[in-house]
Parts: sequence; C-alpha cells; structure tokens
Amino acid sequence: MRAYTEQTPDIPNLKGDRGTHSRMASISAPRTLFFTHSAKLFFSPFKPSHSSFSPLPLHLTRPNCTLQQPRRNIIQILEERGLVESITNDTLRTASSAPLKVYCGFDPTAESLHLGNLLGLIVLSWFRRCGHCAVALIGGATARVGDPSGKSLERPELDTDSLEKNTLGISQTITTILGRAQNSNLPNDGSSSSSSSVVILNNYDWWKEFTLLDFLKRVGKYARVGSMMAKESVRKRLESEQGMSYTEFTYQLLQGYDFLHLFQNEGVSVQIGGSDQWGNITAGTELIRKILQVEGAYGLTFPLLLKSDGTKFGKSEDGAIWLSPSFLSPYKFYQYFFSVPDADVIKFLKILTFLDMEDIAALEGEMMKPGYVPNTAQRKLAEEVTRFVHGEEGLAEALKATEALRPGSETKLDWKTIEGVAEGLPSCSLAYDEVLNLSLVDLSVSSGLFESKSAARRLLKQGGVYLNNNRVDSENKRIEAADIVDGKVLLLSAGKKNKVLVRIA
Ligand SMILES: Nc1ncnc2c1ncn2[C@@H]1O[C@H](COP(=O)(O)OP(=O)(O)OP(=O)(O)O)[C@@H](O)[C@H]1O
Ligand SMILES: N[C@@H](Cc1ccc(O)cc1)C(=O)O
Repeated sequence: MRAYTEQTPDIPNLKGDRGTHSRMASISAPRTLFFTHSAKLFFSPFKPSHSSFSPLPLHLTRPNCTLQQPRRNIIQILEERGLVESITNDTLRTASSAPLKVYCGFDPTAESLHLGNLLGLIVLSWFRRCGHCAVALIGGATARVGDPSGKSLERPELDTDSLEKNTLGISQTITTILGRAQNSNLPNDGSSSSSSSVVILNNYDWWKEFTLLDFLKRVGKYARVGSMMAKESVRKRLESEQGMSYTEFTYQLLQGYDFLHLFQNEGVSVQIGGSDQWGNITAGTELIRKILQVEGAYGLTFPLLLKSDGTKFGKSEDGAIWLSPSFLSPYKFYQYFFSVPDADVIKFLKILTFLDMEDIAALEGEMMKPGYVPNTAQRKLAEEVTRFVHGEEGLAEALKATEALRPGSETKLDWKTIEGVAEGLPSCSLAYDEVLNLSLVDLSVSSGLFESKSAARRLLKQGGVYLNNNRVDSENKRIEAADIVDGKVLLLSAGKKNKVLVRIA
C-alpha cells in the first residue's frame, strides 16, 4: 500500500482517467495571475471594525495532510448510501482511485452547526475513511456577504463579535467531531494513518487583503454574467419582489474563487456541499477551468436532509437540531433520533451512520419480522449518531438520562442529567429556604405546574405526580434537603409530559 505526504501542496493531484493532466500541466497554468497576500491592502470590503479582529485561532491549524492510497471507491460508497445528488464530472469516479483533498464550507452564521450540516461532516469523514484528506472551510468572509442559495430574503448582516463567536463555536464542533472520528472511526486495518488529518481554514484569511480592483481584474473578468444569472439562487431571487443586491449576487464568485484558491494553494480538487450549493460549486469549477485552464476540479453534492413537512433541516427553522452540546443536550439529541418514525429510520441509518450496509439491510429485514422489538433500529441510529457527534461520553450521558427518566427507574438523577433534559422546560427560581419544608402541593402551584392546589391534590391522589422522577404517594409530602438534587434543582412532573424545573437561586 502506497502512502505519501504532500510536501508542497500548491498543485492539486490531477491524476484522473484522462492521465494527461500531469503535474506539468498544472505548473504551466497561468499561476502568475495571483498575487501574494502580503502585497496590498488598498481596499478591503470585509475589513472588520476593530483591527484586533482575529477571525479564527484555528486558522493556524494546517497540519501536514498525509494521504493514503484509497482503499475503497468513495463515490460508490456514497452512492450506495444515498449521499450523492450530483457530480460535476463522472471522471471523479476514476480520479478518486488516487488520494484527493476535498473541502466543504460552512458559513459561521450561527454559533453551532445543525443536523443539516452534519451531512457535510459525514461525507468528509467518508472521504477520510477511504484514504483522502478533508478540509473544512469556515466562511469568515462569505458569511459577511450571505449566501442567497435557498433563501427568499437577504440575510441580516452579522456584526463582527457575532461572527467571531460563531466562528469559534463551529470550528470547535468540527474539530471535536472530525478529530474524534479520526481517532476512532478509521478502520483498524493497519492501512490508515492517524495523520490523515482534518485541516480547518478560514476564507477571511485570503479575502481580507483582496482589493476590489484585484477582484475585478483577477476574478470578475472571467465570470460571465449570463451564467451567473442562470444560477438557481439568482433566478429565484430575481423573480421575488425584493430582488437581489449586487453584494449577494457576487456570493457565487467568492465561493468560486475559494475553490480556485484552495485548488491552487492547498491541492484541493473536490468541493462537496448540499444540493443547494450546486451553483456555487460549479462557479468554482468554471473559474478554475477558465482562469487556470486546467481540468481536474470536481464538485459533488448530497441531497438535502428534509423534515417530514418537506422543509430542510436548518438553523433558521424552529427547533433546530444543534450539534453543539451547549445548544442541545446529548440526551435531547439522542431522543430526537430515538423518535424517528419507522418509515425514515433505515434511510437515516444509511446516510447518518457508518454501519455496514449489510448490517443495515439485516436490521431492515428484522423490522418486517414478527417478534421485532420496537425501536431497535431507532436505538441503533440514536447510539451511532450521538457517538459520532458527542463521543462516548456524550452517549453515556444521554443513555444515563434516558434510563434515569424511565418511569420507575432506580437510577438516581443528578444535577447535570436534570439540566440536560430540562432544556426548553418551564422553570422557576426559588430561594433554598423558601423551598425547604414547603408542601409539595404548594410548590407545584407556585412553580406553575398546577393552576390550583385542588388540581395538584387530585393528581397526587391518582399517583400522577413525580418528584425527581419518583412517584409521590403522600398528599402531605414536604420538600426535604435530600429532594433538592445536588442542592441545586428539583424536577416536578404531572404525568409523563408536563414538567417544571425548580432551580435554587
Ligand atoms: N438540511 C440540509 N441537508 C443537507 N445539507 C445541508 C442542510 N442544511 C445545510 N446543509 C449544508 O451545510 C453546508 C453549510 O450550510 P450553512 O450552514 O451555510 O447554511 P444553512 O444551514 O443552510 O443556513 P440556513 O439554515 O440559514 O439556511 C452546505 O453545504 C449546505 O448545503
Ligand atoms: N455557501 C456555503 C458555505 C461555503 C462558504 C465558502 C465556501 O468556499 C464554500 C462553502 C453555505 O452557505 O452553505
């Protein structure tokens, strides 16, 4: 098995079935068109308001990417699992028999990535499992412009502080998820290398010093307005009442140039993204062809993950499934997948997990048979996805909370578990002295769980009131110190669904 490290990753690997695109071919491309970053700083449309702005400490993350001779054909794997919507050129199938560098971009428009973005991380991860190298690009510059793809209205402008916070948040998530996958998900067959790294870059690093005049000369000149207008993201917006700003119209060229920059400077030859990114990705392959006059840059899109109502999972939608544990606890994340309907679970297992297709088919077969234990497939799905996103620790936390909240469970709730399940629950804050010795009936009214004491008593008599998930039998129950979990919280429930969290102020 051949493995090599790219020492000077300024030229992409252009090996494909055409064979004629040698390194010489790309060396002869007009590389002199590009200036070095240090050269000028006349006009920077993206200049931050305060000069100390450092978009991403992680922009220093540029480990040597050791490429492996691919073991299995990545495109075939992705197709089998339903992860390919379109490919710009079929020669990618053969080109990917040699190691490639692939990138996926994420604009830092929220502090956390969400379930829709997970597909990009999964596809990057598949590439790495097959011996290729993954680059995650944070759109520190592009987020300042706003991608019009799939949007009916122009995005609100983000201030520098939010951009900085978002950049940090999503970089951390990508590093954690892909870094963990690097250590645990690569096949343990001796053929993989722990140095098959993830590289994180920020496009603000090359856009911050790009002057408008340079942009017009070096990029704009090669972009045809006709083909820019024909992109779906533009056509749709032009039909709308609001139309489209010139700034947004330019977005496709920024993303297009990113690809060219990465192709030329980092050896990246494949860009992936959701199907809404097709226009931006092809803007890149077109620029590379026109400006560098070489083939060998490819785009691959995967289908958008849609909710049952046909809308896409995204950050703008209500109830986003966030990947960051500070936005959605591992327990809630796990529960989401545990509740996926039977009709969707097999599809989700294929696209969101790395389980063998044979194992998924076997599970599908089991589901048809009598004696199938309901939710077995959902449990597997929830475990696999939670482990990928939140690690073994996050999965353990989710399983612990699930068990602790099972009615009649012996598992003792701790403060962290209660806080993890309490997201989105109504809550109130009371002083320790106010709560201690208070009757449960009084507490359940003052916390808002019941509207009246009589309603509380009625349900208590029927055995439907729970304190920290334990059924309360006595109508005269008073709160003791031991009921205040870790001295910080109490969880009151009326039946299985209505819960209130009482925090000790
Ligand atoms: N539901 C989804 N299914 C598959 N891919 C998605 C989904 N949502 C976003 N992506 C992909 O994630 C990448 C980054 O998307 P990004 O975060 O910039 O936009 P977004 O989440 O779609 O934003 P918004 O929710 O504001 O529309 C892109 O490749 C995009 O296609
Ligand atoms: N346009 C992508 C993010 C992105 C940004 C820059 C790129 O070079 C690539 C992708 C999105 O909004 O989803």
